[in-house]
Formats: sequence, structure tokens, C-alpha cells
Amino acid sequence: MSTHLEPSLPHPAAAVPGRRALSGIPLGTALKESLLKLRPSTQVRNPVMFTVYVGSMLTTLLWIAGLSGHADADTGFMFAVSAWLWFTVLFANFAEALAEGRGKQQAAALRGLRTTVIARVVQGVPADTPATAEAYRGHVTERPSGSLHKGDIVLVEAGGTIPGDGEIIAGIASVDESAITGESAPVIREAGGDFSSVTGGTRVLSDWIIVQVAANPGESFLDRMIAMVESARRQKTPNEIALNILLVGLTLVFLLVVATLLPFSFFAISAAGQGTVIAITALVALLVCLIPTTIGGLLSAIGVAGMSRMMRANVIATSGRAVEAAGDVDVLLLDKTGTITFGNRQASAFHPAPGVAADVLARAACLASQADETPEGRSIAALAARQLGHMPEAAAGAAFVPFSAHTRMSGVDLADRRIRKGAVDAMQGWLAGQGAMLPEAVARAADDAGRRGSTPLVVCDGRAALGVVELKDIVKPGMRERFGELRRMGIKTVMITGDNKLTAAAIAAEAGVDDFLAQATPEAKLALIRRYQADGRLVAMTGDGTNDAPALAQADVAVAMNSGTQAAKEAGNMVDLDSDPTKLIEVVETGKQMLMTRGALTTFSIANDVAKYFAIIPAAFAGVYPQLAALNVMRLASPSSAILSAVVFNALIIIVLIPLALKGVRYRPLGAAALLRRNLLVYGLGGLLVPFAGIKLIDMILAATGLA
Ligand SMILES: Nc1ncnc2c1ncn2[C@@H]1O[C@H](COP(=O)(O)OP(=O)(O)OP(=O)(O)O)[C@@H](O)[C@H]1O
Ligand SMILES: [K+]
Ligand SMILES: [Mg+2]
Repeated sequence: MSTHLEPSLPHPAAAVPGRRALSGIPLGTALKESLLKLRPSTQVRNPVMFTVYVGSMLTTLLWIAGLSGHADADTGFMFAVSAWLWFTVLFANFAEALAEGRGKQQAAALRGLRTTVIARVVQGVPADTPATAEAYRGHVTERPSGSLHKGDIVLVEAGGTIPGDGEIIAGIASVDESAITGESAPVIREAGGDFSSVTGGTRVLSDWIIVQVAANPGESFLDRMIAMVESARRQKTPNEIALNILLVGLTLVFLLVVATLLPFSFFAISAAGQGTVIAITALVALLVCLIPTTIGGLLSAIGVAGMSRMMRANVIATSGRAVEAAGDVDVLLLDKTGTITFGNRQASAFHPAPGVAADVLARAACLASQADETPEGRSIAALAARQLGHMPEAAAGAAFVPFSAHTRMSGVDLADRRIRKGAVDAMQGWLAGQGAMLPEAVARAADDAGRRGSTPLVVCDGRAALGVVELKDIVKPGMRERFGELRRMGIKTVMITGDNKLTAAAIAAEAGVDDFLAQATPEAKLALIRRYQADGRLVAMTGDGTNDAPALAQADVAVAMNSGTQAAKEAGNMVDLDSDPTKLIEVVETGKQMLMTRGALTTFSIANDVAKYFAIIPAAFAGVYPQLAALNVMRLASPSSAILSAVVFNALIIIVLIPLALKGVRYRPLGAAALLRRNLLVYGLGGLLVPFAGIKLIDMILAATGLA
């Protein structure tokens, strides 16, 4: 089988430029894009900047008319104003092009991963064929991966590239996922349990797997990633739409205000030649300075840059709305096994009930696990075989009872015996159904295992409890510190697990979560989320299992572990390629940064008006109302230099703020009120004061160089 994937392909996050705002993006391309974005069809999508665009055209026409002798102002002034209005539009285009440039680089890197491989599709297998590589090899037809559809079965053997996203239905293999995750250590993927999903483009290093394809052409994980980073497909988020409405409202208000001043100009034109008029060019300049061009010009760049930042954190968001919601999350629910812990629960010991021989327990546990394809089941069979010195014969006519998240038990029905293993409370129910009780000593052994953070499984043969199997799992490192950080951000962490209370308590304490819910069924997980949401809280959920899928679908922000099942990944609106549950910190930071950056630049943009007002009004109206000279606090060189300075400042401030828009306002884990106060101080006060200094400086330069 041929593989077209270069082993050294960059993974998407690695292909992304460094943390500095402008590095790595070809400026030439962005400049060219800024010019292309002058198309009216593009401009009309941004009402604030479209107003400036129309103003630029109008002043340009007035200037041309002025050249042929119909001027209502100095033509040099008219030319300068119209030129700077065009710059204002171009600068906003440039900001957007820069932000999109980064997304395009990420998309290109991802496209590189989406190469066609030859898929070995299995077809026409007789019904009783065992699902093994040997048996399936004879039924393989080769097809390009692009033609695979949902439900197709493919065989992938060592050295082969997995041709599409899917679920392993048989086999176990070590898989190199570095092309997608950037993590070089191979991972084990196997049928059954929570590690059964595979991603197209990753490589099988050893053994074989039979995969059921889960996505139709163009709908794969990679395709969705590409669509998301390509801003063309980016949908406006609810907050963005709300802000846009506010900006449009402000623009209309100022448009009305300025329009009421028009009669002065018409009067002036009819009485041309007198100096006491307001030129239309000056009115357009006034309008552009008053409407929120700073935020209007940078708004889309802020959104695009937020998605890119998420991507650099190795989180693939498939919904912009979720990224934004992440900024306001109050509660984080986490699944235990596979999310907080590594999730390959391995049987570590048998604890027989008093009077039960160790081998009797081992043999029963083994029988109940022989057809159990979960990692837990396989590890129990392996431990039993080691203890017994051999693998017990599979009993003829045995009917396997598979594990389910509802029953939380599994087992086997033989001709005369019913053997079960499962969660303590589930097995108590099983015994109670037969009028029996869990012996004190077995309950104690289970509790002891729970206190060690292990998962105890009680094994019963009919109404006889034989003992406990201890399953060990390891908490992923660094959880405690990171959950502490989430707490400082004001986010409550709650672990929800199907495991018993003692195990849950031990793992909760070790990982440092705020609260936990034990013995939870998928419905209980879902109900908990709904309860929080009914209280008006915004809920984030991280999980990996198929049994987490309903909860993930309900949560506002749902991060599926990349190691998890296909169902979890499809239900979530983000996938963390690093399978790190505390990645929510970065997700929340990015969301908060996006909201804060928008808020900060809106504040700055509106506060700016005050200075521009003081610069332009006295200058523009001094001729009509000499009393307005009292407002001329800035003492600018001349009326035309005052107006031009305000327009130049209004354009340049967009360029100056591009790095902030792309990088985002710095986030600190402070309370929301403290953050708001700080931002109002910095961006509100800054927005008031900076333009006074900036406009005065530009005016001095214009006056000194004789340009105005
Ligand atoms: N193969 C199995 N056979 C019998 N019982 C099992 C098996 N696997 C797990 N159990 C029992 O069922 C309980 C629930 O398992 P499940 O994987 O559904 O947990 P969960 O709800 O995903 O929670 P978490 O993943 O957070 O631990 C486990 O705690 C264990 O006691
Ligand atoms: K403005
Ligand atoms: Mg789970």
C-alpha cells in the first residue's frame, strides 16, 4: 500500500507563525489583498467602513470637480482629505487581510495533510468470516480515499495510512498521529472502549485494524478544520452581530447629525466666494471621524485572529459561537476516565472474598471478560491468564453480555451459570435481584481499592460474590495546578464519572477538582448540564466516551479529547488535539481575550470622538459661528489643518492598533468587575487622551512642513 504522507509534514499548529502579532505573514500578499478588498461587494459587508468608502468616493469627486473650478474649499485640502479617507479604508482592509493571511497559512498546512491514499476497502465478506486481517485480505479492493463513504469498511495494516476518519471495529494497532497532533509518541488505538476512533491521514505503525469509515467525502475532521480556519466560511457570532448593530446604529445617528448641517453647505455653494461656509469635504471628514471606524475597521480581524489563536493552542473549534461562549464559561464538567486520567484502566489485582480460592475468582473474571473488547475487559483476561498460568478454554455455548454505560456491568451466560462483573452499586442491584447481599468483606475490599483511586469491579457467579478486580488508572500530570488556575478564573470544575463515590473522591482529591458526581449514567451527565444551564450558567464539558456524547451535545462549549470516540468528537464543538482536559484554560482565555479585545477597542473608538469633536467643530464652524472659538482648546494651526489632522489620526490609529487586534488584549485571571474597571481605565481614558496628543502632534507636523 502506498502512502503519500511525508513523515516530516508539519502539523497544523507547527505551521502557524510564532506568537508575535505580525511575524510570518507575507506583507506583500496582505497589501495586495487590501486593494482587492476595495470591491464594493466586499465593502458593503461592513456598514461602518462602507460609509467611509462612500465618503472617500464623494470627496474624490468633489476634488475632481474642484480642479475644474467648482470648489467649495481649497483643492489641496480636498485632495488630502480624500486621500486619507482612502487610506482609512485600506488600513481596515489590511488589518483583515493580515488576520486572514494567518488562517490561510493554517489552511494550507492542513490541506497538505489531506492527500489521497489508496484505501483497501473490504467488500463481499461471507457472514461467518472472522474479523481478522488474514480473513479480510482476500476481499480487498483498492480505491482512492476520496471515494470513501460513511459505512465503508477498510483494512489498514502496519505501514499503511488510514484513509479516512472512522471507528475501529476489530483489531488493535499502534498509530502515529503526529501529522495531526504534533505528538511524536505513537498511540494505541483499539476496538471497543473509548480509544476506538482514528483520523484520516494518520499512520498505522504496527499490527492491523479494521475501520468503519465515519465521514462522507468533504466532511472529514480535516475538512471541517480547513473550513473553520478559512475565514470565508466563518460565521458571525451572536456577540459580533450585536456589536455590529450597535456600530450601525451609531453610524446612522452621526449620519443624521452631519446631514442636518448640510443646509449650511448648500447655502455656501449658492453664495460661493464667501469664506464663511462649511465645505462638504469638511462635513464628510467630520462624519468619518465621529463614526466608530477604529472598531469597525478592526472587528473582523479580531474574530479571525481569535480562531487562529485557538488553532495554535492545538484546539480545533468547529463553531465560532463556542469560541466566544468560552469567554463566559462558569462551570467545567469533566469525565474522569480518559479525560482526567489516562484512561487505560488496567487490572492490577484480584481480591477474593473470604473462602473463595484466588484461582476461582480469576477464572470467573476471565470467563466474564473473554469476549469483552473494552481495554478493561482485555486487561482482566490478561491478568487472569498470568495468574492461572494459562488462558482458560472458552466455554461452548457461552452468550456474552456486553458492557453498557447504563447497566455498568458485563459478563457471560453459560449453560448453568451467569457470571457478571461490574460497578459496585450495579452488582449490588444484581445480587438484590436474586435476594442476595454483597458480603461485608467484599464491600470493604472494593472501598479500599476506591480509596486508592482504583476502579473496583465486583465479580459474581449467580448469587455468589466471588471478590473484587482492581483496575488501576493514572491521573494525567499537572492537573492540580491547572485546575487551580481555572478556579482563579472563576470557573468551577466538576468531575462526573460512572465510577463509585470512593474512587471518584480519591481521584477528585488527587486532581484537585472542586466537586464531583459519581455513579453517573449518560442521562445523569446530561441532566446535570441542563440543571446548571437552567440556573443561567454557561457550561463547558470535556469528555472522550460515547457515553459523554449526549452531554457534549448539550454543553455550550464542548471539548472532545482527540483520543476519544468518533461519537464524542462529532457531538463536541471543539476537539483538543493534545487530549488535555485543562486545555479549557487556553480555550477560555482565547474566548475572553476576543470579547475583551472587542470591548476595549469599542471603548477606545468611542472615547476618541471627544478629542476629534474638539478638533473639528471649532475649525469647521468658526467661520459661521465665531463664538465657537471658545471651544478651540487645542489651538490647532488652521481650520483645514485641524480637520486634516483629525482625519489622519483617525486613519493611523487603525494601523497602530492592528497588533493589539491580532494578538488580543492581555488576559489576567482577575474577576470580571476588576477586569472591566481596568479596561475602562486604560482604553476609555486612553481613548480620551491619546487623540488630543496625537492630533496636536500631526497638526504641528503638517504646519511645520507646510502641508496644510
Ligand atoms: N468492561 C467492563 N465491564 C464491567 N464493568 C465495567 C467495565 N468497564 C467499566 N465498568 C464499570 O462501569 C463503570 C462506568 O464506566 P464508564 O466507562 O461508563 O464510566 P464513565 O461514565 O465514562 O465515567 P468515567 O469515564 O469518568 O470514569 C466503571 O466505573 C466500572 O465500574
Ligand atoms: K472614527
Ligand atoms: Mg468515559
